[in-house]
Amino acid sequence: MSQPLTAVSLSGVTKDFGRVRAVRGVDLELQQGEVVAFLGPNGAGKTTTIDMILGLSKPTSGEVRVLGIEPRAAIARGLVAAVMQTGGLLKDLTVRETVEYTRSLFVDTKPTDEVLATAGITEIADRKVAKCSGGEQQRLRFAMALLSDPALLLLDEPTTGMDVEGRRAFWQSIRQDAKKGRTVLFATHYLEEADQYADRIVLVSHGTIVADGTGSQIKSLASGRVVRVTWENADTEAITRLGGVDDVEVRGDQVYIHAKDSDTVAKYLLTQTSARDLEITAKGLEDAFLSLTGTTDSTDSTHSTEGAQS
Ligand SMILES: Nc1ncnc2c1ncn2[C@@H]1O[C@H](COP(=O)(O)OP(=O)(O)OP(=O)(O)O)[C@@H](O)[C@H]1O
Repeated sequence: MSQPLTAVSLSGVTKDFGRVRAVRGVDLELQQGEVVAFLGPNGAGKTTTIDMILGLSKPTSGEVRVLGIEPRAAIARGLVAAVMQTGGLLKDLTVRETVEYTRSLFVDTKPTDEVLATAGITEIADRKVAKCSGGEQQRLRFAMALLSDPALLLLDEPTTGMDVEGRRAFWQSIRQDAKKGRTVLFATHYLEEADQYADRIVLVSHGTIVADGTGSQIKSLASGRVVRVTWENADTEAITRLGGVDDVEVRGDQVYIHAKDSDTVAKYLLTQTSARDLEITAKGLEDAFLSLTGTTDSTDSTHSTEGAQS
C-alpha cells in the first residue's frame, strides 16, 4: 500500500493575541482519511488553531501546511472547507437557495440535491433559514461545506444544537466520506463524542497538546485508579519508576498517584515508605480528561502522559 499523504502539518506553531499566548508550540500531523478530534476545554486554543489551518490568521511563529501547500492556496483550490459555529447564513433565503447561491461561487461542485441529501436536509429544502433550528442551520453549513468535495474538512463543534438522531446521521455521513479519503478535524468539548466518532483524539489544554492517541489509548489513561496517601517529603521519583504509574501529583503532604496497577503501588507505599492513611479510588473518563487538561485545582503537580503519545 502507498504511504498516506500528510493532510495537515503544524510545526512549532504559536499564536499570540497581544500578551495572550493562545497556542504554544504545537506540532501535529494529520494523515489523509483520518477523522481526528481536537478535544479540550474552553480557551484551550482549538478555534485559534483551526483558524490558522484555514488561513484566516497567521501563526506568530512556526509553520502550517495543508496538503503540502500554504493554507490560503489550499483554500483557493477548493481543497478545504469548514463548518464553523456561527455566521455565514442569510436568514431570508431558503435552505435550497442558500446552497444554490454558495454553489454559484465555485467552478466545480457537487449537485445541490446530493449535498442536501448527504446533510439530511432534503425535506426542509424550501424552508427559510430564519425558520430553521440551530441544529438544522448546522446541517445547512455542513451541506455548503460539502459542495466543493473538499479533501480536508474542519468542523468547529459541528453538532451543537443537533438532537441525538441528527448527531448520529451527521457522523455516519462524515465517516463514509472519510473512508473515501477525506480528512476531518473537529473541535469538541465532549469526550464521549470524540471517543465515539474519531480515529484519533488530540487532547489540548492551555495551547499545548497534552495527549495524542486513539480513543482506547486515551481511555486507558482513565482506566486506572488513584492511590492517595499522606506522605511528607514524598519520593515521587521512586513512585514514577514503579511500572504502570501514569501520573503523580503532590498537594502539600497529600500525594495522588494515578496508576494502572494500584495494588503494586499500595504495597510499595505501605511497606517501603513512611506513607500512611492510604485510600484507593476508581478513576472515571471525565476525571482523566480533567486531570490531563489541567482543569483540576492541582497547583503543584507533575504530569506524565507518555502512555497516550502516538
Ligand atoms: N482575537 C482574540 N483576541 C484576544 N484573545 C483571543 C482572541 N481569540 C482567542 N483569544 C484567546 O485565546 C485563547 C484560546 O481561544 P480559542 O478560542 O482558540 O479556544 P477554544 O479552545 O476554541 O475555546 P472554546 O472551546 O471555548 O471555543 C483564549 O484564552 C482566548 O481568550
